[in-house]
Amino acid sequence: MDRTVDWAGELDGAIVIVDQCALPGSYRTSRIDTVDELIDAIQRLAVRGAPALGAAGALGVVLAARDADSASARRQAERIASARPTAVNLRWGVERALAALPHGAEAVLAEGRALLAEDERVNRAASANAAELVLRRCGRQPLRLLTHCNTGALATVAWGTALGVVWHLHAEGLVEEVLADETRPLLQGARLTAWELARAGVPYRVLPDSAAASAMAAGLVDCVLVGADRIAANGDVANKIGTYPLAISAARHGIPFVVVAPSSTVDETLASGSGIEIEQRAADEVTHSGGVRVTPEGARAYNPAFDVTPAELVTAVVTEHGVRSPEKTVRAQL
Ligand SMILES: CSC[C@H]1O[C@H](OP(=O)(O)O)[C@H](O)[C@@H]1O
Repeated sequence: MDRTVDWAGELDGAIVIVDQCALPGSYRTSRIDTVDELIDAIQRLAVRGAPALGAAGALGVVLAARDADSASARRQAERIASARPTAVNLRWGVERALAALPHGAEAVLAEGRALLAEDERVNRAASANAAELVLRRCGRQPLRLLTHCNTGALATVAWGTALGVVWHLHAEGLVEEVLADETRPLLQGARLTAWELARAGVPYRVLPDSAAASAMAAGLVDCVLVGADRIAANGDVANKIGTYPLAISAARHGIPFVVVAPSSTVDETLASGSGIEIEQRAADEVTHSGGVRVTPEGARAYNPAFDVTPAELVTAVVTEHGVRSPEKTVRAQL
């Protein structure tokens, strides 16, 4: 079964994305030629996922640098970097490409292409490191893994982070089942993770986010695997809303809670998670489902896109360099 899918690529300096709003119903690519089109795609989550945002940010600078003077390109680049505040990778990708701007548009394009090329290697390594840790920490095989949101090839340039662990373990026949949180309100798990798992031939079930704790209590979960959007220096983790309660439940049930991310997701400038800006999204993502109103007219909503899991609830943060700060990860000793 085909496992990885390119979220995007670069074609003659334009960006080609798989429109993730259309999945799983249709696999549709769209070409992005302007900064405004890219910002719209990022804010609609047509392109999404921290590492994918890093790549999109870098390629966005390619668009900004074409036919523009340096000052204009920098202003456009800042608009891209500010399109979504929580995932550190977006600004990291923009700044990495901007560093090449003094050397001209071709140099910016080369930097964007280099970032794309690195992404798969880095995420394959991070997820391989995490797979080793999961096998060490979980006494049972084959494994039953619980995931949240989408952290597969769609959320990166290729391969994936937490879902990349599933690809490694499935290839060895070590996955009994994946329980994929649907991940309300935008259903990245039900729509995108399920789509990737089906393509890869991995046995899975989708579950309501609110059923995850009961699945752990019923002994159906050996390990929780999640991605990250920003990891603070002390190991606090910002990730899709609903991650924090998963960590609480995992700690309650003595289940490993493993965060998988490239090192570009670590923000060493931030002492702790209290400083992470949490994106607040539109009420209609909660008051409507599939375009149909599910609340009374005039209902208001609280719709943070992310939450912060304190480091003491995290078994391990694993990057391409290995387990990050094992000495600081309290649960690593559990
Ligand atoms: C490896 S993707 C990291 C992260 O990004 C997702 O957020 P979104 O769908 O809003 O872009 C989710 O938090 C994933 O865990």
